[in-house]
Amino acid sequence: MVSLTAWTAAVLGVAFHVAIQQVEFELYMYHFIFTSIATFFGGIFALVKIGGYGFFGALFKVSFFFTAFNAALLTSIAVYRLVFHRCRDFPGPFASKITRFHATMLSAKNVQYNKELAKMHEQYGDIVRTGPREISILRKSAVNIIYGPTSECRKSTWYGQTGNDPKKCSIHMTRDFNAHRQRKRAWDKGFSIKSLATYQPRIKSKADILMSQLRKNAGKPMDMTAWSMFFSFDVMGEVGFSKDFNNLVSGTEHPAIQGVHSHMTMLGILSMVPWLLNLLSSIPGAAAGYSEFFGFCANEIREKHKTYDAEKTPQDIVSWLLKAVKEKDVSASPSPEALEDDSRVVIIAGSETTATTLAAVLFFLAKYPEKQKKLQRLLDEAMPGGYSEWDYEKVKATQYVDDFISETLRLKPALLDGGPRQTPPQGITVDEVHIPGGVNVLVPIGLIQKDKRYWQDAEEFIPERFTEKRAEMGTDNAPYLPFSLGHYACPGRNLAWLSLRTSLSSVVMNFDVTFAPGETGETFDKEALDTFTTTLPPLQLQFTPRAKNLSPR
Ligand code: HEM
Repeated sequence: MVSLTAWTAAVLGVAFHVAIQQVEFELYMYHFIFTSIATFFGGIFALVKIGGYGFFGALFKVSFFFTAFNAALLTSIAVYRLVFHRCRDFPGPFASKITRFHATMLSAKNVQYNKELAKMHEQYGDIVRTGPREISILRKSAVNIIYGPTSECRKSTWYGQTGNDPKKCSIHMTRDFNAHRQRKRAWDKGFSIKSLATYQPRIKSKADILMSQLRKNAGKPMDMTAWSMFFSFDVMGEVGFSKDFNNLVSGTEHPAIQGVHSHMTMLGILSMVPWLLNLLSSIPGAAAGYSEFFGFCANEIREKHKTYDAEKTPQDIVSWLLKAVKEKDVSASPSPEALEDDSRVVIIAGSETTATTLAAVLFFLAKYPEKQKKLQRLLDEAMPGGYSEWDYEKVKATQYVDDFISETLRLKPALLDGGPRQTPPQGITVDEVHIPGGVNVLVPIGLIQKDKRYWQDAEEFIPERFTEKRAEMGTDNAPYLPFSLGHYACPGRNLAWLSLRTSLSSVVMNFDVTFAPGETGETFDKEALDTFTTTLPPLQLQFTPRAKNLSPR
């Protein structure tokens, strides 16, 4: 009797696996687990009420059935992934071929999955199977095929992590190609040349507050990882919501943002298995750490609804998104939930990335004093009257400012791995290798941008490679995608450039930047955490005012 039950359960387990093979099961994991629990207890209830079993007898029988079912299901999955799967011929760690939890485990070690990825590429080559249907490709030729403007690859299952309903998620998590294209138009208005022109003086005034704080603390060590964050969050509060987060003035993090930061590590680890994050966030209370941030954004949207004036040109990104909603434009966020999620993306995507890049820029200033001097000289030449003559157009025309930022984004991209894409049904071919359809592929940004095969003196900080030495160092042919590329490329990149040019030029026109006593920059350089966006260790720097450039007090 027992063996009949076991065999029935096992056959059902295997049959279930065969039945779901053509389905993107991640999307239904929540339903599957919920149905399993309901069936488990329903089974006990039925055996007691109808089958005449005692409670413990029924519990034993149902548990036995479930164990056999799940053991067969998992064995069938493992065998299939190892022996029959379309990715079976790609090399990679054994455990990765069976389960994506292996990536979670690697990430959980030190939260430096980027380093684990580097080790895997060293061991297995350019094309590595990093999950049952995940493949990481370290080849320049893959960049355009996966991310280029004509790529047929689409957002992968990774983007299902905040929910399955495309009408309720942000643009970043929108996987449907056409829906994404439509929504992008509302975003692009918030980043148009006209909009950027209205943001420029407001960003400068945030840079001025930062300058006053640096001047106030001149000669004392300052944690510039934190201050870069304060600056970037204040900028995004201003241009994202027309709201003052007041981080720069208070010198502390806005409480709504604290919650987000304290959960970044967990997010980085769990997002290796996207359905897991989706599942956990569905549990009431599990996202409590974010409640302040979610509440803040929801509240801001409510306020914006109340004060909306159809006659006025929007003054911030969220107002542009709201305008599309009010005008029932096809580009509008498709539901109130989607608009709220979009507003959260404005803050997270806009602030974390710019902050880590600014901190990295400051690190390179301190590490390479001769490059800092060159930057100061060129800016002094462009604006001989000093900081009081600061002019964005002149900063923009000082090419070395851009080169310095570009080189920083090469060596320390804000997204170390970048976003995975799903191959089209017919698959893709990278050089001689065919990668089947429905596979999640990725070119790790941090690794390809330091790959010696494409970059001369790949580990060296040489801003000149972007202009003076461009031809000599072969920069045109090297893979470079800190903002990603193509259809899903960062829509905020011009805003990021605006913030970075403004802050970098302001700092070097006013101060000489050095490491604080005891700071070598080693930890900052080596111990960044890979939490999708990067989480940086503290960086203690010291700022010495330059004689001729006085910042506002
Ligand atoms: C140095 C600064 C920045 C860097 C390095 C950066 C990088 C990136 C990258 C690599 C992506 C693609 C992510 C993916 O494939 O999943 C992305 C997407 C995005 N970024 Fe940025 N970003 C920066 C600043 C900004 C700013 C200031 C904003 C303004 C709100 C912004 C808004 C977004 C949005 C909304 C997306 C999602 C786009 C989509 O899925 O269509 N980013 N960014």
